[in-house]
Amino acid sequence: MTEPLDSLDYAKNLDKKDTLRHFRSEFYIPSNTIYLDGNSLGLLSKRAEHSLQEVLHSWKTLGIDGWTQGEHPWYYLSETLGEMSASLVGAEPNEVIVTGSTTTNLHQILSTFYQPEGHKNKILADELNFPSDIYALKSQLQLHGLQPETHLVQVKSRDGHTLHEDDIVSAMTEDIAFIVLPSVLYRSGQILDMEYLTREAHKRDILIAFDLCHSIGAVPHCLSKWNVDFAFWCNYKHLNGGPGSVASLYVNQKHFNTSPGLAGWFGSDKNKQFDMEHTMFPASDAGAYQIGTPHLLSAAPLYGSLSMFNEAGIENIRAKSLKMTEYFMELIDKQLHFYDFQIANPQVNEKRGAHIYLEHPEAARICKALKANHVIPDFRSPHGIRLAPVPLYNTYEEIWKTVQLLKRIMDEKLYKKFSNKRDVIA
Ligand SMILES: Cc1ncc(COP(=O)(O)O)c(C=O)c1O
Ligand SMILES: Nc1c(O)cccc1C(=O)C[C@H](N)C(=O)O
Repeated sequence: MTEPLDSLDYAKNLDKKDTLRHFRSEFYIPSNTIYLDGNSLGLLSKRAEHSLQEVLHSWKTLGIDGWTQGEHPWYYLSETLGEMSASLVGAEPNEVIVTGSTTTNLHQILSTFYQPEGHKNKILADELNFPSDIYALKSQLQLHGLQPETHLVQVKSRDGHTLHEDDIVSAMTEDIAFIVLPSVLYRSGQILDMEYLTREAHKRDILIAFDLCHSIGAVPHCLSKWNVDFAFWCNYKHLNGGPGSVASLYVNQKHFNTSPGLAGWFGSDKNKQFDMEHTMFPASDAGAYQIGTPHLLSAAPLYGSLSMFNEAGIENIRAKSLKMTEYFMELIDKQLHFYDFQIANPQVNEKRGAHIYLEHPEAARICKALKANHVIPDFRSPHGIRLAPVPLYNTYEEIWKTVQLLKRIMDEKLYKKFSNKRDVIA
């Protein structure tokens, strides 16, 4: 390419060469908008809309027989969606089940597999994880009669943005029974080395679970190969399953046949469930950790969405994502260096997740100015702007336009029209 990197033609050329570009037309993009918030809530695709309509159609035309008939028989949908997700996490098809929410799945994992014994009774986490996970960990400790102040160990960040894997390993002391960590940090987007952390945890006889909310559908995983014990994630961000979409749970097959800590009839062996006995016969795979009737209308969009991911290929998605975030950072370096922005996400490919995290003292109102000009980021306290270019529906041209807008917001001080405080939903 002969055009300078910060020219519009350069961006257009990148789009022309993009082999995933045809997927954009499958999405509903809010009109006149550059949507860079797919890491909070992904956009609706036509395929997701269609699979939701198919499930509604079964209800409309089949009533209760929709459980076993129609396009997506409801009785098996959670398992089918789990199988369709397996390649995204590198798991066996029966190790993944679509069920619950991120937070309830973490509760299920802990209720089932966190078994404090003697002095080996603490949980290890970190101080940068999303609050919901930490709330769940504290409440689980309390259910065991343990104090979060003494029994939840949170690894500290050296710089406020990232974690050192070696600090985490140093915190894997003899009294740790269970570890819960994010795969990708929700603010800085740092990827943790899940394989290394799992190996080190197992050397010390500690079970380990990862929250994949910010890596699922954006970064490939090899959970089985890495021997990860458990993982859980939401499907409403990169996987575009819709607001409140049903979440997912991975249980390594070596842990199958452990009685669910939170039991309910949908965790039953499917052939026994309708025997209506008061003794439960749990499924012999990840399905055992379901609880009640699946929220089918909140699971159905995933069917269409996952079909796109499987068609596009997670390796291709990751390659484009890396290219997009790299281009974003190059433009920021070139065009915004006067304005006190700090790129706070890791810059090397192996450590960089799927979004850019820009810090600025005026971040809250810069976000508001972006939104007023039809670019959708999100703000994370205290000073962060998250910008997520999504491979299946964003373009390089949109990245270029966003950086031009940021430059204009700073040059013309447009952010000063707004207060530097977050909105109710940031
Ligand atoms: C890392 C992480 N964990 C958990 C959650 C929330 O969990 P839930 O889907 O149960 O609301 C989020 C986002 O909402 C998240 O980013
Ligand atoms: N899904 C969200 C939404 O619909 C609105 C606002 C926020 C969210 C989020 O998921 C927040 C997210 N977990 C985060 O990474 O900060």
